[in-house]
Amino acid sequence: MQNILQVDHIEKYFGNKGNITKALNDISFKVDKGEFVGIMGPSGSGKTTLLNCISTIDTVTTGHITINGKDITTLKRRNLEKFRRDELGFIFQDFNLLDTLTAYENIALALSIQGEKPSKIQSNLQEIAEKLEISSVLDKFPYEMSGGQEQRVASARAIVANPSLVLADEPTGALDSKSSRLLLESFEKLNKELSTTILMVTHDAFTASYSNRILFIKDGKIFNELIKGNDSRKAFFNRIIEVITLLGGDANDVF
Ligand SMILES: Nc1ncnc2c1ncn2[C@@H]1O[C@H](COP(=O)(O)OP(=O)(O)OP(=O)(O)O)[C@@H](O)[C@H]1O
Repeated sequence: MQNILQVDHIEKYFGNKGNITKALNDISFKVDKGEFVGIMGPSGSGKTTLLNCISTIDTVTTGHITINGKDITTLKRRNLEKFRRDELGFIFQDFNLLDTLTAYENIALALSIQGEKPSKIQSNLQEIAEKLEISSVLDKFPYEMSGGQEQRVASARAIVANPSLVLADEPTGALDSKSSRLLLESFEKLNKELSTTILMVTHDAFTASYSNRILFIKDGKIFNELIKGNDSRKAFFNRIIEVITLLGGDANDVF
C-alpha cells in the first residue's frame, strides 16, 4: 500500500520560556493511499494544531511530516504554496466558497489555477459533481444554495484536482443532521470509488463513524486507535461511543 502521509515524532510548542503550551507531544502515525482516517479528541487536545501542521499552515517545533514522499518540514516557504496547490485539498467547517462565483466557477478555479484545459476541466468537474449530487446547482451562486449543497460544492473543489490528501476540519460542523449524512455518504463514495485519501478532524462520533480508522488525541498525544474493519457503521459508532465514555466524555455531545 502506498504511503501518503507519515508523521514522525512531531512536537509543537506555543508561547515562550516560562509560559509554554505543548500542543503536540510526540505524535507519530501513517496514512496509506485510499484510507479515510478520523481524528477525534477533547477541546484543546491538539486536533487543529495537528491539521495545521500537516496542511503546512503552521510549522512543527520538532519532528518530520512527509506527504507523498516530500518532507514538508524542510520545504522552503516559496515552494509551500505550490505544494499545497498540487498535493492537498481543503474542506473547512464554513465552506469558504467565493460569493461572486457560481458553484461551477468555484470548483473550476482550482483546476484553472493549475493550467488545465477548459475541456478537461469540464469533464473532471461533471464526473465529480455527479458523485456529489450537485449537478443541478452548478449554475447557482453560494447564496442560492443550502448549507449542505455549499459544503458538497466545497468538497468538489477540494478533490477536483485529484490531490494526494484531502484535509477536512469539522466538515459537518455547520450542517444539520440530514445534510451531514449526505455529505458523509459522498465522502464514503469518493473514498471507495476514487480512492481519495481523507484525513478528517471531528468531535462528533456520528461523523467519525464514516471513517475507516480513528486516532484519538488527548493532551497532544495519541492515546487510542480504532479500526472499523468489517464492522457496520452503526457497530463502529457504538465502539467510538465506548471509547469516549471510557474517557469520561459525554456520549451526546461527544467531546
Ligand atoms: N496560537 C496559539 N498560541 C498559543 N496556544 C495555542 C495556540 N493555538 C493553540 N494553542 C493551544 O494548544 C492546545 C491545542 O489547541 P488546538 O486548537 O489544537 O485544540 P483542538 O483539539 O483543535 O481544540 P478544539 O476542539 O476546541 O478546536 C490548546 O491548549 C490551545 O490553547
